[in-house]
Amino acid sequence: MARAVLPLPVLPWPVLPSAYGGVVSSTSPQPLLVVMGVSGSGKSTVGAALAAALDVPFQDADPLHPASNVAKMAAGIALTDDDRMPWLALVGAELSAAAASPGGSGTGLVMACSALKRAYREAILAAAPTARFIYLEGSRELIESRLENRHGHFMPSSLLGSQLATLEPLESDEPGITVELRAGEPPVELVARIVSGITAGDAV
Ligand SMILES: Nc1ncnc2c1ncn2[C@@H]1O[C@H](COP(=O)(O)OP(=O)(O)OP(=O)(O)O)[C@@H](O)[C@H]1O
Ligand SMILES: O=C(O)[C@H](O)[C@@H](O)[C@H](O)[C@H](O)CO
Repeated sequence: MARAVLPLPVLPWPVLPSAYGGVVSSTSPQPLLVVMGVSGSGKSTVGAALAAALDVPFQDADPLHPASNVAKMAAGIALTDDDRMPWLALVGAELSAAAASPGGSGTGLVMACSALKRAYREAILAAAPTARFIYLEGSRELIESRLENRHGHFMPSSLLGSQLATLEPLESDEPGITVELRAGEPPVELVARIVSGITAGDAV
């Protein structure tokens, strides 16, 4: 599988790792990151922890879905491009509003958003050109086991197959990094790897 390698200049803000949990971004612009991957890859869990580590706001893209999309997914029906595009426009608008670029508030943002296809990521980048992707890549077995142990979420594990079929992994010419999920690795350690991957500008 292609692994995306982030060229050093792409994430311009210097991140100074101190004690874990105290990663500080020393200068603007603030990071604008999209944690992406299939359902169950850990976007919400890891995204929230990453945002805390980088001291920027976190937003989950799920509440931006219209009720009709949530109803479809809850019924075990996969979304189509037409279902996702208006939602991706909202995701892009939120990122744009948090960007340091003209018109943005400059707060930075970590957004958890599946962004399964390259065209979806391009739609996000059209709205927020400085956004960068953190792709959580894991085996079907690992993600399936996490979904089966997750309770109280509208997304059924039965949709994992269509999520994987739809997924176009982040490619090397896209802005961001690929992070391999490891069974048994606590989120805090995964976040530390992501921070060091961002700093090193490499796949982790
Ligand atoms: N590193 C980890 N180790 C163990 N469990 C994890 C890890 N990361 C996430 N999980 C668990 O895996 C499940 C899926 O994680 P999460 O809900 O964050 O995924 P998601 O990609 O946001 O899914 P969705 O797109 O369906 O909302 C959750 O039960 C979460 O607690
Ligand atoms: O693109 C999609 O199919 C959706 O974004 C899904 O990924 C869900 O939103 C998510 O899995 C539920 O949390």
